[in-house]
Amino acid sequence: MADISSLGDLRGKRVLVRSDLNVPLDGTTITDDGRIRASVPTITALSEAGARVVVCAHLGRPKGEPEAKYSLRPVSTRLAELLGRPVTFADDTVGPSARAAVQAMADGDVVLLENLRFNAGETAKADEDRAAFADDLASLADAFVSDGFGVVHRKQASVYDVATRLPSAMGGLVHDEVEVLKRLTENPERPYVVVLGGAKVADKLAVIDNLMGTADRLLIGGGMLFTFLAAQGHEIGTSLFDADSVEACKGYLARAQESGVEIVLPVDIVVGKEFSADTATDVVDADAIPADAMGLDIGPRSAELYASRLADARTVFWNGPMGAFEMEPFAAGTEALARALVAATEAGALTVVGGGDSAAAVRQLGFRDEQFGHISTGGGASLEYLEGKSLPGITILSD
Ligand SMILES: Nc1ncnc2c1ncn2[C@@H]1O[C@H](COP(=O)(O)OP(=O)(O)OP(=O)(O)O)[C@@H](O)[C@H]1O
Ligand SMILES: O=C(O)[C@H](O)COP(=O)(O)O
Repeated sequence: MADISSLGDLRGKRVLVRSDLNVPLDGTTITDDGRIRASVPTITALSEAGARVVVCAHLGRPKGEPEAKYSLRPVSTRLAELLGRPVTFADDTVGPSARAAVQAMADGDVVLLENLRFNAGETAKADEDRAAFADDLASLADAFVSDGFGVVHRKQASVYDVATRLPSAMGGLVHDEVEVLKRLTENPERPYVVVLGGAKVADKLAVIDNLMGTADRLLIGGGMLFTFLAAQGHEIGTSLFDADSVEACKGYLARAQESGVEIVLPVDIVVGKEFSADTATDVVDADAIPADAMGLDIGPRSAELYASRLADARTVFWNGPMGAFEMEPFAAGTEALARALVAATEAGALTVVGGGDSAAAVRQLGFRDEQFGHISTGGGASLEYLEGKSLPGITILSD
């Protein structure tokens, strides 16, 4: 697949780079800058080659119009610090501010555009509804570099459509991520264990179907576990839950039994009255969640069970925290899981942690990147890659 060198001499060329700068924020404070760090090498390489680097990215899931809490401005400040050079922040994505900023660029300069998702055209489902925004974005540049691995599974204007409008290349981050994930899809050493958690419940439940064809064991935690408990007929109180996926979960449980894939669910749950660090907590059996309680972490017996199911693994992929780890009372399950993964790595297994929040979780809990085989910047993207799905942001580069 074409890398940056395929774009020829970049001096004076305006290059639009799609990065994934979707970092966790506490107000305007970045709580984990891993994705920004991962984006630095490609931006630096382009800038050093004399390109005028126009970086575009999203933050969170705003609904097609500006929302102050999703502004990329704090990211711009951190990006400049990490690059060691100024970054001009445009207050809009393709409007007057963006145009003026790009117009004023000298060779090697870096501009960051405001959140792509402040424009409805970025995420519109129908191709024709993304076209005008894609045209506007493409008009800011002479070439396009796709470097946001975390979004390559999205058929969105900045990921997919711009590549049909400009000479395009794959950035080093996307290339490197794919090389690691290939090792998980091409004949992984067994047992191959996939651990799933997190909050994007509907997105992630959908991947289980395909993972059952490749993984030997699936350990389920985080927000998605409650849809499984509901499928087993248990009370789940006010826990996160995807009603539309209950039937699918029943099907997964039945299929797992037939096919010999092990689906491991928690045996105990840490519950709170509400989604808050100060709420009163309790540990209850997984089939005895009170109707007025919310499940916010896997319990200590479950953490032990999951560690035991990871002990003999030769390949592990983990996406999604086991609980609401940002709040101290609900971090123990994720911490125990991370410890089990470190042990598996030390025992020689290939371990990959995927996802913005999962990576943030392990770092926030004091683990170092080197303690795992690989920390991927993509959550949903890496899962869809493992499922064997074709990823729009990658296939469009080879067309
Ligand atoms: N039981 C739970 N109830 C509510 N939220 C939960 C629960 N368990 C985990 N979470 C939340 O899940 C979030 C992370 O989920 P997400 O699916 O976004 O992970 P990710 O795949 O690592 O990230 P990304 O999709 O950004 O790459 C965390 O903010 C955490 O608080
Ligand atoms: O956080 C992620 O996984 C990526 O940045 C993609 O975000 P999305 O799931 O909102 O498209």
